[in-house]
Formats: sequence, structure tokens, C-alpha cells
Amino acid sequence: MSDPVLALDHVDSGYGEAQVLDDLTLQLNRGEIVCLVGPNGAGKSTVLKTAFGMLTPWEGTVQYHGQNIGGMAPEEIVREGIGFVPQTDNVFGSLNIDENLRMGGVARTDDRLGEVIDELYERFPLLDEKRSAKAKTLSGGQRQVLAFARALVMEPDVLLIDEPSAGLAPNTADDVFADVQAVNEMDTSILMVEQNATKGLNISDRGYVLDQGTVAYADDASGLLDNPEVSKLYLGG
Ligand SMILES: Nc1ncnc2c1ncn2[C@@H]1O[C@H](COP(=O)(O)OP(=O)(O)OP(=O)(O)O)[C@@H](O)[C@H]1O
Repeated sequence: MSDPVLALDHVDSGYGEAQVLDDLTLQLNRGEIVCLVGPNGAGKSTVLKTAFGMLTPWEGTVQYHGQNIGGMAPEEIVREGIGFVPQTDNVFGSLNIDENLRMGGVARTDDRLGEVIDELYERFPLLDEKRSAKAKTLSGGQRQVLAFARALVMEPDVLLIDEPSAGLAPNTADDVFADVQAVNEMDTSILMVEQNATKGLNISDRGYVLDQGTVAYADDASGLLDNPEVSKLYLGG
């Protein structure tokens, strides 16, 4: 595989004694959007948590630009250049948009925070218009955009996004997917988990179907969408 920015190789991982990931291997290449799909409980979120240091791999390796990061603390991983947008509780409701963005940059060690936030306001005008609105007053879709922007304050190379469309109406979900593509165009490689497999794959370069903690299918997104078996078993087709 060419130029992986993030690579999980033969990873076992889980919670306490409960193993979830079983010999899981996947890569994210520079510039890609890669979508993880599969049934509930397949381990999709567990992949993101293991890549972000919230879980330590029991076996196998997690590499970022060829450097082993398996088991590093999330705050170190953020400084290395990986961002994580969790599915829920991804903004501070009682803080306003500007404060949320500033919080997203606390780990920055340079003096470019203001500049980077200004660029994000340009990129996401809805946030600019509502700078002093408390995050809890935003709609679900707006909150998701704030959560992306908050992660982007660190200017990550890689963004891990857990179910960006969860709980959103179809039209709003489409807007959020368009924002995922806009983030990708800012030279951010994206590894995304998405329950709405068809929509997720539609904006992705490649995908992995996870089942019972391991990769059942790996292909270009269009290859997965066109695969009758994948469609029947996993895409509700
Ligand atoms: N914090 C936790 N403690 C213990 N077990 C957990 C924890 N989080 C998840 N699990 C278990 O790990 C397995 C995989 O969960 P995971 O959230 O990775 O699945 P998923 O593929 O993301 O599915 P979903 O769409 O349901 O979130 C499930 O059996 C789940 O019950």
C-alpha cells in the first residue's frame, strides 16, 4: 500500500478482558477518506479508540508515518497530528463557539492559534456568524461542524471521525458529509466510521467492512458498493 499515514497491523484490542479486535489490519493513505462499515458491535469505534490511544493494542502495531504510536496517550497523539471527533459529547455545550475553538487548541505550542481559528471561520462561515453562541444552542448538524473545526484547530494530518451522521436528518447528514469532504480537501486524511454505510462509502476512496472485530472485506468504495455479497450482507441491499 502506498504511503500509509496510519497503519494498524495485526491488532488485537478490547476492554478489560473482553477482546473486540481480532488480528485487524488496515491502512489509511495520505489524502484518502476511508470508511469503516459493518454491523453494530463489529468493533468500528474500537478501531478509532485504539488508533487514538484510548485503548492499548494487546497485540500488533499502530503506526503513524511509520512511527509506533500504539499505547501512546491521546494528548501525545494529538500533538503528533491525529485528531479525533467522537460520536457524542464532542463540543462543550456551555461554552460559545469561539471558546470551543480555543479549547481545541490548548495543546498548540506555537503562537498561530488566532490565525488558524480565523482560517477556520473563513472555511465554515456558519461558525463565524455565531461566534458568541453557546454550543448547546446549535442544531445537531451545526454542532457536528463545530466538532470538526475544534479538532482542526490542531491542524491534524489525520482525522478520526466516529459516525458523523448519527442522529441527523437526511438533509443535514448530507451537509455534514459535504463538510467531511471539505475537511479532506484541506489535506487531512480521514478515517471515518459510518452507520449509514452507503452514504459513507459514497464520499470515500476506500472502505473496510468489519465483522466480529476483523476485516471481512477491503476494497475501493465503489468496489464495495458494487459487490453483491457486501450489499446483501452489510448494506441492506
Ligand atoms: N467501554 C466499553 N467497555 C466494554 N465493552 C465495550 C465498550 N465499548 C464497546 N464495547 C463492546 O465492544 C464491542 C464493539 O463495540 P464498538 O463500539 O467498537 O462497535 P461498533 O462496530 O462501533 O458498533 P456500534 O455501531 O454499535 O457502535 C461491542 O460488543 C461492545 O459492547
